[in-house]
Amino acid sequence: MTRLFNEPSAFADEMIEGFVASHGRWVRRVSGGVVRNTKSTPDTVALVIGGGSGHYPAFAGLVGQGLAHGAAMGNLFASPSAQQVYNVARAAHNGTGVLLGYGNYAGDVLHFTQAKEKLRREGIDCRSIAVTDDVSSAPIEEHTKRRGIAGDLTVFKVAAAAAEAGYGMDAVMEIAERANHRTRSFGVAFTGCTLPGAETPLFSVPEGRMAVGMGIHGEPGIGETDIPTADELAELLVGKLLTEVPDGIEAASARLVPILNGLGSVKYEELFVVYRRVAQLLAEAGLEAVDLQVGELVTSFDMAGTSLTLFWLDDELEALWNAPADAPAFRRGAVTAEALEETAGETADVELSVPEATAESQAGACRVLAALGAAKDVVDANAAELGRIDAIAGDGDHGIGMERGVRAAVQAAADAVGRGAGAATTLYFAADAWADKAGGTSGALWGMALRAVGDAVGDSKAPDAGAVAAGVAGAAAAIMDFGKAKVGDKTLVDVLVPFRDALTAGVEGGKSLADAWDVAATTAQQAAEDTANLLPLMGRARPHAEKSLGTPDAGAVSMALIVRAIHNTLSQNTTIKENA
Ligand SMILES: Nc1ncnc2c1ncn2[C@@H]1O[C@H](COP(=O)(O)OP(=O)(O)O)[C@@H](O)[C@H]1O
Ligand SMILES: O=C(COP(=O)(O)O)[C@@H](O)CO
Repeated sequence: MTRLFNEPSAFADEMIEGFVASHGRWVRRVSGGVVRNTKSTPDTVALVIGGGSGHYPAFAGLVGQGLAHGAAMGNLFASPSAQQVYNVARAAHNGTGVLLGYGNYAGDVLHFTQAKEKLRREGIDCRSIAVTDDVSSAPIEEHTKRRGIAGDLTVFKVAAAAAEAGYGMDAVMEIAERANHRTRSFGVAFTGCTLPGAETPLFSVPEGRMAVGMGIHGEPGIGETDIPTADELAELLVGKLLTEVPDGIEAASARLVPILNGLGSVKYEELFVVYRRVAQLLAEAGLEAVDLQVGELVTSFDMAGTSLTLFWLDDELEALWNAPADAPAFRRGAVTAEALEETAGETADVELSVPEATAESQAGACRVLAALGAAKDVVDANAAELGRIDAIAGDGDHGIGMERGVRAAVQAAADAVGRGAGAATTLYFAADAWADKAGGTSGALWGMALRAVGDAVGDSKAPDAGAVAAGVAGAAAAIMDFGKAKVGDKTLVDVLVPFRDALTAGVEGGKSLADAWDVAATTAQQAAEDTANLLPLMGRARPHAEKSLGTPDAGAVSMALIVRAIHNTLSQNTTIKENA
């Protein structure tokens, strides 16, 4: 239970404020997260890490000399937006490129990739590493689908040390990839975590039982057993990880860093009891534990759980792991850091410009605003239910994320309309605001969708049925190209594609936009319901496929609700006054 909070939706922002206030020796706040408040060695690669909040000390607690240069900090359990990552990377850039490091979650991948592309377009050498240490989240043959948990630390630590030692970007990248390949984790949990303001935990484990194969977002485990003794738990964790020795390692004589991580409410002394047996087992296997870590390194709010990570060393990785570092939550050796005097490089939010538009397109912009207003109302009314559906096999944040996104989109669109924007510009404002404020997978995808519709309708003509249908087709193409989901993967694509097809067919058959949309919205509704019969193949829900059978996909449901709500605005005569 998280007991201490004010307004739940303000929790992440207020947490960041308090963290910066209490750790000013190491970090300062920038738009999107934090960067070092100390002078970095000039002309070294900057490591920018990040992810959702709720995992302290990941990620901001790892910012400091010898470790990360900055951290992009998303909302609770939701990836930071591409804009946040971009802003932090710009502020952290130290002259020779930026390596972005994050756990392999759909939202993180989408947003960090978008930020990477934007930085590259600006001439910054930007690369990325998605950590994939959790052995329970996919079989070894599909290791690129695995998620990142406590192994984030080893990958970030050695990459940062390589950067500090003056390695070039290619060499830092190679170190990060090697460390990721040599890091494996496995976790368990006894109780779920409860997000601020929520009345029930994201999941529950029956009294006396233990969920096996836990992630760090309260995702349900992949198995369940009776709670073992501390020694038996150590045997389970070590036994599992010793079946997963990375290729190319002679396990009988290897050196490794073991990390016994507490996920929130399993405290240090319990962990020491477990570690006692972990140490014995590693020694019995002929392994040499080097610089072990027992403590809270990547958490999941108040979840009662623990994970074991084994980081299999070679000489170079060992030297980098042992290099000095001084971050709020990870210190070793002696580090001399000079305080930063100037704040050059910080990216302030800039006001977007509004290009000229025709009166027809301005009228279209009012329709866009009305449509977004209807989307906001329907999301607000269904947020709790969307969260409930998402919690069944995901992380329960879909309702909150959609609310944050659509509210920001309406505000940005109202601002654009008030400044005389055309339909495309209004959609662009809304797209950026949605992606930025929602974060998460759906934030990135909805931002893309609105932008594609904007591209099709332009700022010079009234958005007609053909342009809108082309925009929806563009949105589907962009989302599938970027997110790689296909029809049948149990995502919002399962609604978007039949919606697109029905809308296009209606418009090409001579129907008005409102009539064609009406039919397409009904198709979308049915398609969303039909996702209940599918097994998820993408996103957070994938490792819990069977749990999601019988429940529709949260993103598919919200999309169907929104397109139905928009229909009601299509035949109305809308003015700015009514909707702003
Ligand atoms: N690769 C993908 N392509 C399209 N949609 C996706 C993809 N991955 C996930 N989704 C959609 O995103 C929805 C979850 O959105 P959100 O709650 O923001 O996710 P998360 O918290 O997992 O980042 C899912 O229900 C699904 O419809
Ligand atoms: O949840 C996180 C990001 O992943 P999403 O896919 O946006 O849910 C985050 O907590 C880990 O970085």
